[in-house]
Amino acid sequence: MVIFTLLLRALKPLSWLITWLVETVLVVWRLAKARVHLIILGAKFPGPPAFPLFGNLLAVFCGDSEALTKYIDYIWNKYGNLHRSYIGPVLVVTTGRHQDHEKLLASNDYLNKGLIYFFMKPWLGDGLLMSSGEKWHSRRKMLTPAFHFKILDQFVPVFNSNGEEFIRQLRKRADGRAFDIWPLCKLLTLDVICETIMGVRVNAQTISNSPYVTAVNEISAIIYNRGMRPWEYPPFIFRFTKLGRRHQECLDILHSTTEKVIRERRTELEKISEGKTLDVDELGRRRRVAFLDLLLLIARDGSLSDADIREEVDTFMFEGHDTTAAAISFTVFLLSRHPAVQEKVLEELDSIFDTSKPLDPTIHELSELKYLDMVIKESLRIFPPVGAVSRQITSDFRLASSPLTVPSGAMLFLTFHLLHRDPEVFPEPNEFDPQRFAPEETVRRHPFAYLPFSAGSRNCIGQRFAMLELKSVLAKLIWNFRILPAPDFEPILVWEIITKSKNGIFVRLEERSRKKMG
Ligand code: HEM
Repeated sequence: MVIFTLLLRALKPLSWLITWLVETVLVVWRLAKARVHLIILGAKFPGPPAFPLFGNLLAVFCGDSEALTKYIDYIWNKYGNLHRSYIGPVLVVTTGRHQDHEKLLASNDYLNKGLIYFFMKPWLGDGLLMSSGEKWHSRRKMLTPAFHFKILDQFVPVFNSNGEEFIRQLRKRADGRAFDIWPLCKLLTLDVICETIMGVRVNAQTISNSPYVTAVNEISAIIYNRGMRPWEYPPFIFRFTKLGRRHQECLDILHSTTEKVIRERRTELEKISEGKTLDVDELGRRRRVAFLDLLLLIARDGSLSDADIREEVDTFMFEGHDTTAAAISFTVFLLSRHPAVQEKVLEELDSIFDTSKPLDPTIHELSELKYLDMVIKESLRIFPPVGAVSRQITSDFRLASSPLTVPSGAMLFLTFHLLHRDPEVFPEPNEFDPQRFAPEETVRRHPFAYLPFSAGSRNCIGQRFAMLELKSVLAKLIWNFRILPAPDFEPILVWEIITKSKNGIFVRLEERSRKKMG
């Protein structure tokens, strides 16, 4: 018996070793099997040759955003609107076909964002854009009422008043000479988003050296540049690089500002007596409710911590200003080339508004601007500010447009840019023609053929907000100015976090003589 016990004791470490070895072999076997599965299925897609480990990184990442965009264009032209590439070892399948967009976006099984969003995490945390699973689901449910008609109605005066400042800024440049309107659009949309989301006026259009404004503008560029430098991907390396240090400085400014605003807003809210609603004149100076107020109200029952509130505020700040700035500036560019479309918008404005008064539209009047709506939609088709979205494929996904399957572990890119330029759906896709969005044309099209705000349960929560802001600003612009093309200007499109023009958006403005106000 003693000998038997001793033998058992002697064998125990050995049995652990054997168990450990078997488990390791099993894990490696499963990983290898998944990898082989991924490579075999990936190889069925057309795409450029890829190097082991680096994939197509060398071609994609060794240049600036223009070089990256040219490479993407090259792949699209050569391999069509369904192809594959490799970012390092990660298989990326890209589709621009509406059948695939529909199948993926209509499904609730593929809601997790692609790895590419990882670089935004330090700023946005696990806010609505980045989160997944139950957290995303409950937040989305919680935040949807913040974009209810009654709340948007209160935001319209914010769009209008900041739009007026925009017109004042533009008036200084309306001397017939070409200028870049993009930076002005960015400052305008930053003013709008700070006031609607945080309830704070930063006056970015008039005070251009605010540290917060500078940090917001800089961090998107830093996030993008990091994406172009694979050696700076690991956080423990990135923090010691020049870019990483500036990233940290921006984060400190952004997070501390949001935290300060949250504290101040909470103190104001605490002053409001119990049982009273926020849309009455209870906030002292401010009558308008901000998105943050709604979060603070929700937080009263303990369902949101301060950190949760901060990540949502930061997310909405990020999502809600560069996108709208791109949309405004590209629409202005297209209008500069299409004087007849401008005149048609002006006719519509004249038919609704009193031409002797400054333009100060209500939410109802904005919804009456049907032709302007078509113009904006056509602009978002040609230049979708979010050119693509990506999803992490967690179980094999059989495409709808072809018999091919995107394997588990791959990243699937749905490219709205390709989708919107499908000549079978949009004949002469590069031509600007707002008539494509006449109601009778829209009903004839596949519902997933046009998706500037994405679709399905992870679509843009700020879509109606964005359309109202765009309408308010563009209506004011056309009401006040004739937009003329800048000689010899052609935008150089680049796919950064949003779709941008590398060389800005140059136009000329001429003040309309019949109106001098608003
Ligand atoms: C023209 C302007 C805009 C465009 C083209 C646009 C487009 C999009 C797209 C395509 C998505 C899906 C992203 C993805 O799946 O990864 C999205 C998501 C989102 N957008 Fe927008 N957006 C715009 C304006 C806004 C505004 C003004 C706000 C807020 C005020 C906003 C807030 C968000 C948020 C929070 C999400 C994440 C939703 C979720 O995952 O549940 N967006 N947007």
